[in-house]
Amino acid sequence: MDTNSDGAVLESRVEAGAAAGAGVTIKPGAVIVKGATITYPLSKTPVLNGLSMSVAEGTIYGLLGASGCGKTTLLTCIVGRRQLDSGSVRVLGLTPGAPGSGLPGPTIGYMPQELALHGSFTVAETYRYFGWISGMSKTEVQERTRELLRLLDIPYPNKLVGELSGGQQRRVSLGVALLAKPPILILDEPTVGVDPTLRSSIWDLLVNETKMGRTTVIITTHYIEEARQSDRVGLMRDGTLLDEDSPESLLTRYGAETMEDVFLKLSVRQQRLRQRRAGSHAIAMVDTKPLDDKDELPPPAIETVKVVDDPSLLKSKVIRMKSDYSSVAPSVWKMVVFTWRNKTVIGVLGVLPIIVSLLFAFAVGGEPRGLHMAVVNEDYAKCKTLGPPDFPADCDVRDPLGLSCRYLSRLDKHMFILDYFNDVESATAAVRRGQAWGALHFPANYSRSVSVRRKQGEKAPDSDIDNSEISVWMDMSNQQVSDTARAALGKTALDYFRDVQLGCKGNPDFRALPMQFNQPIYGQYKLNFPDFFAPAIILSIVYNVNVIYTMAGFLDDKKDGFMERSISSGVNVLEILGAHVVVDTVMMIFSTFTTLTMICGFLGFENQGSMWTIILFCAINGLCGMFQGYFIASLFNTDFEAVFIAMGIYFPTLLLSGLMWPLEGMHWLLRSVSWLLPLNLATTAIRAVMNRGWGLAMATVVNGVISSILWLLFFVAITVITLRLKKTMLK
Ligand SMILES: Nc1ncnc2c1ncn2[C@@H]1O[C@H](COP(=O)(O)OP(=O)(O)OP(=O)(O)O)[C@@H](O)[C@H]1O
Repeated sequence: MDTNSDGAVLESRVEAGAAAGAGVTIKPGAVIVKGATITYPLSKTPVLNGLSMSVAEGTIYGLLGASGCGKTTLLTCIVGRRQLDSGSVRVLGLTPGAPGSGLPGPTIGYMPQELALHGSFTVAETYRYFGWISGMSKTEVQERTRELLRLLDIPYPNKLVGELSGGQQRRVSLGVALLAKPPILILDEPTVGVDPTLRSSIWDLLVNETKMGRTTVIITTHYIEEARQSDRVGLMRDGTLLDEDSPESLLTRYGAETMEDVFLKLSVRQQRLRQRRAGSHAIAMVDTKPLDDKDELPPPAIETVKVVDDPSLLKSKVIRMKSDYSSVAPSVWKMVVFTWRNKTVIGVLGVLPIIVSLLFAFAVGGEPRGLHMAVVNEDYAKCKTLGPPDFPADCDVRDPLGLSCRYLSRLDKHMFILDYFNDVESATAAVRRGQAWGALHFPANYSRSVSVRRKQGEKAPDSDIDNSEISVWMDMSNQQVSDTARAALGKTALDYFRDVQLGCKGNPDFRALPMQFNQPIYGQYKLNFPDFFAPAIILSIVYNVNVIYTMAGFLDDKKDGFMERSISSGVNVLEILGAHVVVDTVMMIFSTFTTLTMICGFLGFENQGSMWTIILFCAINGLCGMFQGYFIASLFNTDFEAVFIAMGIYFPTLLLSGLMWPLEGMHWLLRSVSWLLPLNLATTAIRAVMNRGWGLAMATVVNGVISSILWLLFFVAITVITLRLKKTMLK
């Protein structure tokens, strides 16, 4: 007996009617729901509140109710996509989801409310895919497709679903439900948005399907009157079934002319009963047409059909998947078709690494060029026109002239543009106005003072020591530019001094800087930011391109309930994930190959290590990126949420993984935790491979491999756990 009071009244009436009635036909229930209760998380009231219903085999059951009363929720429980909090559902005698129930799977043909088709499949491909995952052979699918196209009046088997009209798309969707000739059809508003002629032909089709007693249909509809063609109608409100009976009997018992009236009367009665129980005198929301009979029950149903929960009487059989049947092959085929149809995406995937590599090579890390320097040369006025004069034959007899000019001529012509000024004030003013990055001043008698300093060393008078210095005022507002310029000016000073020593036959190794920098152990002294950055760029491209690609692909598969429908048709969510991994791995290899060819081949960035070690890092981190994408897509349903989360992960990873700036320059607190990030140890390791030529014998490289593998395992685990927990990623 139903525990819900509204429902209890109804059940007792059915039993009474059945007991009283002679000539009652006993029919086995194909779908039996008892006391179904379900409350969504965060919701205070149950969506299904002890609902019971029974659907006789070989009949059409019209489930009617206002929007939001819980019809779809009930249907998802019947198809095995959602579990009840309490109560039971039995389909052909078995609980959905139980082993051997064929649910989710081919026992039920389910047409969800949303389209749940993929726009980049043709109609024929759509049927091929759903037929294949239902275990149909290719020939069976072809024959059935021909039949359905005729029945549903779909003239374009080779047109993309996305290019069909709304009504045509809904017919294709109905065809998917009918495809494998399931014993049970569950159709959630199949006639919505369909014109009256077509609506009537859909009903004709359903009546025909059930006529032979081989198919049972549960259908929801907003067009209450069309449900008169059902064998039995269930009227639902606020998660309970108000009444269920044949349409004729309902109309007679409630003295109504239309099904709408019946529904209205039942709604008013339910509302009043509740108010009476709560002692409230508030006006009922639906109380537009008061009942004449003071809420008395209508006469009991004269049952001509009694639905019994006895599976042994059923003619229909559960359709079970063969135990060795796997949906990986159709899922992979589907992914290949999706990917192939999305040629723009393939193009972007191929071109993106090339564009990023080229931009990186030509836009990042190059030496700044064309830096204006304001020069005041009081030492040698002819410098600008004549260039530096030759050294005298003997510097002990005659001092060399125009040493300032010798210094200026050694400055890198690409890096510096020299603008001459008459005095220091106007030169520094040019720096202040942003017209030059620095000002250089050579005092009068500069060359002579340099000679005095050379010859007399520490005995040189203070005035000559002061006069032998080049004064520099820099704009240090841009660290990269200013530091590079400063380093270039300093290095030129050292080289120039050596040049003066040579010209005057002095000791060229007499240096201003008492320090000897030997041949570097790794790398080169020439400032080379791109070589520092290149390994990080490779990992970053391989990782992030795959995050975005797989995330978008998985979300696309989930779009409009397509993945949900695949799962309802019997595909395991892990088989879907497996198919994505297979196809996306090919794309990952493609993008990795392009990236490495560009950076290490075409653009010729330094690689001292083994290419195989680099490929190993790219493969593990590419897979890691792929699974991060699947994880985000399995958590969220909309592109909007997923893109924001992906961005939220991308920026901290970029800043904290040592991709852009050495970890040694990071705040100690961040540095102590940043090694936990996915790309951190991997970046350090691949940098050691490329810039130092280290291999797997070195701890830094091994740590990078271990960290990448652990991150990969972590993302695989949380993706699988999320998919299993969410199971079907219901909305
Ligand atoms: N995933 C969910 N989480 C929380 N509440 C939900 C969820 N899905 C549905 N609901 C709520 O449960 C109630 C019943 O929804 P359901 O989709 O079953 O109604 P319905 O009768 O099919 O409506 P319609 O005819 O408009 O499709 C609604 O109030 C809805 O907001």
